[in-house]
Order: sequence, then structure tokens, then C-alpha cells
Amino acid sequence: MAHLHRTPLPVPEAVERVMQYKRKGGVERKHLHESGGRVLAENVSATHAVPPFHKSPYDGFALCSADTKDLSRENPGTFRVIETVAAGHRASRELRPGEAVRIMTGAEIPQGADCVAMFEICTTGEDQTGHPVMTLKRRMDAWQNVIEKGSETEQGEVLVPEGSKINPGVQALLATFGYSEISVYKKPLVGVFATGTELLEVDEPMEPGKIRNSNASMIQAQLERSGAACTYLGKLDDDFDSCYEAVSSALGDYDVLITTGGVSVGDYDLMPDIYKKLGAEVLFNKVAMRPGSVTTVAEHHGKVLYGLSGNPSACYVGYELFAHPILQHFMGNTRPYHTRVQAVLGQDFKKANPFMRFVRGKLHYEEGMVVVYPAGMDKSAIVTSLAHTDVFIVLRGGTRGYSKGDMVEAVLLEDQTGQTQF
Ligand SMILES: Nc1nc2c(c(=O)[nH]1)N[C@H]1C(S)=C(S)[C@@H](COP(=O)(O)OP(=O)(O)OC[C@H]3O[C@@H](n4cnc5c(N)ncnc54)[C@H](O)[C@@H]3O)O[C@H]1N2
Ligand code: MOO
Ligand SMILES: [Mg+2]
Repeated sequence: MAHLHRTPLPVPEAVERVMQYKRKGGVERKHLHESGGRVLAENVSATHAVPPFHKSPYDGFALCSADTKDLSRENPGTFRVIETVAAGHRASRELRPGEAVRIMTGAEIPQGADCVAMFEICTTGEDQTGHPVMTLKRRMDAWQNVIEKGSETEQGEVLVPEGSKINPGVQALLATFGYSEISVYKKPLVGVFATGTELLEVDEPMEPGKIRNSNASMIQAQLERSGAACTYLGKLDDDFDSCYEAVSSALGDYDVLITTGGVSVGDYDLMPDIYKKLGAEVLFNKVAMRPGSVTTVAEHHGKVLYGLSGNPSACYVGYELFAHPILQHFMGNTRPYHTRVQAVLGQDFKKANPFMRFVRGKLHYEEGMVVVYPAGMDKSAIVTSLAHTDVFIVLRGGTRGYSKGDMVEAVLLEDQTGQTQF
């Protein structure tokens, strides 16, 4: 029989207790195309200057600025066009005074040239011998319209430090500098069990007294959203020996183990006794929050075991508050906590709040303001409102409810930025 008396721990303290067991995962090499969303385990440095040569930003004529110093509308100058250089090609020889090269955007500026006149300010024609010429009616400055070698970055500069998340722009840099592979932090391997004799799997027909196991699919998707690697280990009947056996034998194979169900004080809530028999230290088994007050977290030889509630909304909230940040840290993220913003509450929420409440909510942008609405029914056992949830609306304990227009805190579940503090 589980102990009936449990002392509720304030949420920030519960998070802090879990985070005492955070650890960084190992490092692995990943192909640049498979590195998106991972965290860099090495600096990305410029392996060469960018651009690697003086380059033309325009389609036009490359020439020597000194040749243009006396030019004006009244005194145009005519240049012999000696060749055309497309991007990817180089001029065949150095430019001599009085010469110009027809050059395309991205091509290397020929030796002897130091500026580019855009096509739009040049007129083209032929001389008496039929050779192509170009006429210019203004003077050019040295290095005008040239992207100079190394002007964007010099060789050796650290451009993205270790610990940064790899986004499409970082992938552009990896490609620029020839990193076909890169060191990233490993994903944590997370094992998931669903407990409950009442559970049917998704492909099973309904039966009297039974419900389908929605938490396993939900947790797997939450893990995926967090970037972790998940193995669903199956559902377990509420039978002590088989549950104990399954949990204790899975422990060694995963970085983190998550179970759902069986953490409260019912006759078949077996997780507390399983933790006891395993010799795991329970960090807390009651949190001063709704939903998810029964969320239990234990530690076994430094490994964290999550006993999430069986009630779907409680399970969902328990995961995001207590598992997401530890998994983010494992993956090298220096901002492991969900981003929080101030938002306008879009409708009344009049329930009194003895405990801190994490209302599943939906974010809208209205006239440039972030507005959040409760996503639907707000009880621990509710599953339907989770479909419309992308934020938690944080309502502090000890309040008599909130009104439309009040400023509230919103935890953004689908934002990538994260923050360093809970
Ligand atoms: N006497 C008390 N009873 C309860 C307390 C309490 O403090 N004293 N706490 C209540 C609260 S709060 C919650 S939350 C629930 C937590 O229950 P458990 O975490 O032990 O979970 P179960 O009993 O296994 O299941 C609860 C509920 O959720 C359904 N469930 C379970 N697994 C799944 C799943 N994988 N997919 C979908 N639904 C699932 C299960 O059928 C139950 O209906 O305890 C209260 N009781
Ligand atoms: O642990 Mo329960 O979800 O607070 O209702
Ligand atoms: Mg129970």
C-alpha cells in the first residue's frame, strides 16, 4: 500500500531537484544534412576567407579605376573588351590600361582590374576593326563594386560556437566551409512504458471497461518534438512482478526511462513500490500544481526515471515541465527550458487556483499582440483539449481566477529558442 501522505513540492523546486541529475550526452559525427536541430559539439570556423577571391557583385565590366579618373559625361572613355568571364571562370590574362573585361556576378575580378561598372551605365559597340568596345561616362573609385576577398570573414574566424543549435543558416555555413560531417551531441535514448490493465493499443477494438492507450503515442511525439530518440517498450498490466521485471531490465538500456500511470495512491498504483524495490531515490511524488500533482521522479545510479501520471493532461504537463529540460541539456542545449513570454489572456478563466495551474492553451497573434486562450476542458483526465495546445498558460496559485485582458505568463511548447532559467 502506497504512503497516503505526500508533501507537495513547489514547481520550481521540483524542477531544480530533477535538474540536479542533468548530464550531457556523448558526441557523435553527423552528416551535415542530418544535423538540423542538433547542437554543435565543436566550433564552426571559417576554413577559408569569404569570399575566397575578389568578386564581382554585378553583371558589368571590370576595369582599372585609374583609367577612369578623367571621365565624365562630356569626356567619355572607350575600352577594348578583351574577354567575357562568367562565374566559375577566370580571366585568361592580366588587364592592361585601356582594357575592360565583360564580367558576370560572382566571377573573380581579373588581375589589373579594381572596379566594376554595371551594364546599366555602359554602352557597348565595336571599333573600326570590329572588336568589341565599351564606353563609360563617369569615373570609378578603386574597389568600387568589388566584394573584396575576406571582407565577409577571414580564414580561422569562429563563426558559430560549440553549444549552438544547428539551423538552416548554420547548415549553409557547414556547406560553405566543407564540413560534410560535424560533431553534435547525441540524442538521449528514452524508453517508454505505459502501465494500466485497462489499456488497449491503437489498432485494437474497444472493449467494455477499457480505453485506448493515448499516452504512449503522445509521449513519443513529445519526445520527438524535444529532439530525443524514443523506444516504446509496450504496455504493462498493473501486476507488480511483471512491471518490476520490465522496468528493472529496461533501466540499463536507456538514458532516461518514462512510465505513465500507476503513480497515485490506488491499490494498483505500483510505481512507488517498484521504485522502492529498485532502490531508486524518489526526488518527489507530489507537486503543488494542476494538473500533474502526482508526477513522480526518481533517480537510480544517476539515471532519471519519470513516473508520469496516467491522466492524459497530467502526463503531458509532467513531461514538458520535468523531462523536456533534462533531455535538452543532454543534447547540449544551453537554453534547456521552454521559452516563456508575457501574453494577453483571451478569455476569462474564473476558477480559483489553490495551486499553480498550467492551463493547456492556444497561442494567437492578434494585432501584433500574443494572445492565449484555454484550449478546452481543463481537467487532468481530459485528452481532447491537448489537440489544440501549443502553450501552457501559467496561473499562479492563491488567485481567484483571471479575466480576459489580464497579462499572464505563457510557456511556449513549440518555440525553439528556449531559456537558461526555468
Ligand atoms: N485518493 C486519491 N486518488 C487520486 C489522487 C489522490 O491524490 N488521492 N490523485 C488523483 C490525481 S490528481 C491523478 S492525476 C490521478 C493519477 O493517477 P495515476 O497517475 O496513478 O494513473 P492511473 O491511476 O494509472 O490512471 C489514471 C487515469 O488515466 C488513465 N490512463 C492511464 N494510462 C493511460 C494511457 N496510457 N493512455 C490514456 N489514459 C490512461 C487511466 O485509465 C485512469 O483513468 O489519480 C487521482 N486519484
Ligand atoms: O496529478 Mo492530477 O493531474 O493533479 O489531477
Ligand atoms: Mg492511479
